[in-house]
Amino acid sequence: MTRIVVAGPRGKMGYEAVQLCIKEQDLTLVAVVDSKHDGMRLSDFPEFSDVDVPIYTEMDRCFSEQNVDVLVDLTTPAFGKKHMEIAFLHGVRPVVGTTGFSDQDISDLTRLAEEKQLGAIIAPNFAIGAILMMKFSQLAARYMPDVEIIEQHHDQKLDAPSGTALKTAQLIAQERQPKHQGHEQEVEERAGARGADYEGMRIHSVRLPGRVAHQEVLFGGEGQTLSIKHDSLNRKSFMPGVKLAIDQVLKLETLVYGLENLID
Ligand SMILES: NC(=O)C1=CN([C@@H]2O[C@H](COP(=O)(O)OP(=O)(O)OC[C@H]3O[C@@H](n4cnc5c(N)ncnc54)[C@H](O)[C@@H]3O)[C@@H](O)[C@H]2O)C=CC1
Ligand SMILES: O=C(O)C1=N[C@H](C(=O)O)C[C@H](O)C1
Repeated sequence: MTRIVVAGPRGKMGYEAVQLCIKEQDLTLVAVVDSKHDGMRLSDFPEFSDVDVPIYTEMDRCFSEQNVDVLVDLTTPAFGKKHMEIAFLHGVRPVVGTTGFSDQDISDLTRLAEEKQLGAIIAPNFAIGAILMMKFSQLAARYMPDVEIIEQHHDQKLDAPSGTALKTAQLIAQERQPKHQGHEQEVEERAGARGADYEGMRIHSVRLPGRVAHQEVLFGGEGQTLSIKHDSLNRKSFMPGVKLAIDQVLKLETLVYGLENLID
């Protein structure tokens, strides 16, 4: 039985993660960490009426008082790193879907995981289809190095570009040399018109009500184009990946950044 704490249980992803813990027979939810409601029970909220676990607002105290194997963090970019550091201090393995980590954050946390010899997973996207979209894009870039990424999300998202878009760009950059794209004398008549720059690749972020999580990777070559597209239509699409990460993190002694590293 793997003992889980979910941080961010009343959020869109956190809600699904709590349901996952109830559904899976080898997971047990022991507590949740929320931004408020310290001392209440999750079952005090109608949508969780059958989930009787304590709510903590201080992660440190939660881990001092409860026996926990894995932290599932689905909060906000401002807290992801801090929560992982607290988990490491208590010997708890973090599975983190929260986005907004910088390259420096990833290397700091990798060092910490190695010092503690604790497994940890940061997964910018838990959906298997999104992982495949990233892997296919990495392969395509070897042959078609002109590429632009268009990601679309709901308008409550805090970070841009998305964690998935940044991870995709990073994987593609492993396959191609930095390359200026577009005309050399191109002028942006409005700042941002050409999107964010990642080694010459352009990333465009759309934020609209009604969207969930979508990304298209566009490749262009002489007389041809290639589009690789993934859509998450609801947040249940992420949960098999969360379960995979929980199972795998127990076997790791280092930090893995991206679920593509855990599937063949
Ligand atoms: N890796 C993946 O596959 C996915 C990752 N995400 C990421 O997961 C995160 C959460 O996304 P959503 O659920 O859509 O956001 P949301 O805004 O619906 O939920 C975030 C929750 O975190 C809580 N929270 C904020 N600060 C906290 C703190 N210090 N301690 C505990 N809880 C805190 C908020 O009260 C809120 O309930 C975002 O960073 C998002 O980019 C979202 C979808 C998929
Ligand atoms: O905030 C979201 O919703 C999502 N965030 C992740 C990201 O930043 O890539 C994963 C998915 O796209 C949904």
